[in-house]
This record gives sequence, C-alpha cells and structure tokens, in this order.
Amino acid sequence: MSADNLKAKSSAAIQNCASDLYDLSQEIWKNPELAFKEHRAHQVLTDFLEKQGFRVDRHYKLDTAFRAVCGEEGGLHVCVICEYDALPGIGHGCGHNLIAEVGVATGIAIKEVIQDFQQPVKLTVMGTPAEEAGGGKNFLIQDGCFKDVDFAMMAHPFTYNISRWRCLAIITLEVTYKGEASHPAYQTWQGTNALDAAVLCYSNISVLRQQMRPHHQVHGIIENGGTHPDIIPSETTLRFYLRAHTETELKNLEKSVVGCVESAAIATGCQVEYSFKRDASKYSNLIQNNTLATLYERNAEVLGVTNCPDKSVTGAVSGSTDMGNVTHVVPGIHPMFALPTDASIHSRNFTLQAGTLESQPYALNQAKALAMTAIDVICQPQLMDTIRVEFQQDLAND
Ligand SMILES: NCCCC[C@H](NC(=O)CCN)C(=O)O
Repeated sequence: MSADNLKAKSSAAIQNCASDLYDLSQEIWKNPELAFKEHRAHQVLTDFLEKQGFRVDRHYKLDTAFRAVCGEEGGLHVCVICEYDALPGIGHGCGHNLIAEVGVATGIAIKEVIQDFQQPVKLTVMGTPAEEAGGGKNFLIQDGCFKDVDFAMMAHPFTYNISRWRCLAIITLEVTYKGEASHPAYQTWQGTNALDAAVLCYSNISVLRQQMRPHHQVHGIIENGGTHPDIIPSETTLRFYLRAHTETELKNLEKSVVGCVESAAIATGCQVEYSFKRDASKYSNLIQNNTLATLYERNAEVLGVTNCPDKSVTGAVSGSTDMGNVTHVVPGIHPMFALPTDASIHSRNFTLQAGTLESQPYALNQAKALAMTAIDVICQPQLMDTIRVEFQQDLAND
C-alpha cells in the first residue's frame, strides 16, 4: 500500500472513532485531576486503549502512568505521548484532556495500518502524569522507559498553530526567611520582619528582570506571608520558577537570583534558606527534531493546519515542558495547535474551550498529522538516519 493510502486509512480510523474520542476527552475534562493523582484519567484511558486492542500495562512505573503497546519488535519503535493532569483551581486550562485524546487517536491511527508496513513496527502510547508539576516523564526516563524508542511525538493545544514552539529549561527555587515575631504596634524593634524580607526579595527580582537576557524569565509567588496583621511575621516562604534557553544559561540566571535572595536577608536581618530543586521538576529545553517537524508541517498543511504567519508569535520562546527532557533522550516533536480562541493557556476561558465540541476537529487533525508523520518515517526508514544525526547535532549544540 502506498504511503498516501496508508495515511488515508489511518485518518479514516480516527474519524470512525470521533464520537468515542470526544466522550473520552469529556470524561477527563469534566473530572480534572492534579499531578500524580490522575486516577480516573488513567482508568478511562487504559480501558479505552485495551478495548482498541492494545496490550496495556496499567500503573506502569508510576501509579498514574501507563504503557499501551501494539505491533512487533525488530523494526522502528514509535512512541506517542499522552498527558492528562489538570491545574489547581482552573481544571483543564492547559487542555491536557485534548493532549490525551490526540495521543490515543494517533495510536489508533497508526495501529490501523501497522500490519500494512513492509517491516515490523512497534507502537507505544505512553501515559505520562504530572506535566504541570512534578515531571512524570522524568521518572519514566530515569526508569529507562524510552531506551528502545526511536522517536516520540505529542501535540499541545494553544492559541496559535506553532509547529516548532521553542520552550525553555526550568528550575524551581524555594526560599524561606526566618525572623522574629513581635507586636507591630508595641515593641516593634524586638521583631525581625520576615515578610519585609520576602517583599524585598520579590522586588529585587522584579528589578533584576529589566537586566535579564531575552528569554530569561523569573516569576513567583509568596506562598506564606505571615499569619496575622498584628504579629510581625517570623517566617515567610516564596517559590519561583527560573527559565532560560539552556541548562547552562539557567545556571547563570541562578547566580543573579541568589544575589536578590541573599541581599533581602541582609537588609532585614533575617536568616534565609533557599534551594534550587534539582529533581524531576527540573525540565530541559525542548529540542524539536528538524526532519520530524518538517514532515509534520507538510502533513498538517495537507489537513489545512497552517502555521501562524506572524513571526513575532512563532519566534516567541516561552513556557516549559517535561517533553523537553524526552527530546534530550530521543528525537521528538511537540507542535502547538490552535483552538478557535484568543484565550491564553492556564486561563478559565481556555479551560472552557478545551471542553467544547467545536475544538474536536482541531484535536483530531493533530492526531491525523502525527500519524501521517510516523507513516512517512516508517515508509522511508532511511529518514531515521537523518533524524538520528540531527538529534546528536542538536544535543552537541545545546
Ligand atoms: N516544574 C514546573 C513545570 C511548569 C510547566 C508549565 N508548562 C506549561 O505551562 C506548558 C504545557 N503544559 C509551565 O511552563 O509553566
């Protein structure tokens, strides 16, 4: 069968399941679950994939991770990634219900044609928890789950179509100031105000922002600012995210931020403890493989998905994802696809849009484009050599 016929057959498989896929997505959207607690999503996704004939490993390495496999060993191993965690307070404001749906739909589409290829193909749909906080993919990477994968793909809903979204390496900084409680209207001089230290720290970082390099970002919150207006706060805590193009740049940014943190302690006489979380919550920048991205762009274009023409939008670099870490261990792509909305991700309006029937064709198109991209590579296995060379070059230049 020609690649074009395989693509048509795979797309038809998605279209045939469109109504069930919408129900699946709705089930996740209506029941938002936070990082590592995505029990219901795990259940419905694994049940769905099992019904579709996948060999499913539930609770794969992590309680709410899964692996659903079809095909055979001995040839290419394609991995399609699902995310399904929600955000505190605003539900699926990042549209991960659609990411999960796209992952499953892509899996169905590739499975439909898996026996039609000239060589064996193995397909894994990988369920990865806790993208928004915690970095589920990093635990799976550490456990060797991507070791025999040739390439990995997923797609993320957004406000624009951006095939090669560049996202940043990120690290979390936690800061605690300790002072001395006292009455703020009586013996004020006996107090040491930890809230003043927190406010100064926050302001120092705001001032630093003007001097930061483009694409360096620091933003955060005061998590605990004290307990009562008439007690000088003796302890406060802050949490910041620091982002930069690469891990090396992130290190430089860390140094500047440490100056802001420590100077606030000196100015107020507080003690300070701080730590950069060098654990699974630390995400690498995203490397979009050129060959995979080019194939995806061509396929998406055929389906009427055109990349946003505004270079100021497509050239923007922002946000972070643990898919970044995946693209440092295997070649991958992570296109952003537009829903019909102006709303920003992580907003209530985006939550609403991610649950509409109106958004469905946009999600299903992505699944078709990802499956078509995999079909291109499987039908021209020599492309894999180029993909591997690019991958090594990208890592070396990172
Ligand atoms: N450890 C912090 C992770 C933050 C990840 C988050 N990701 C997104 O918003 C994009 C995709 N969901 C972020 O960039 O803030």
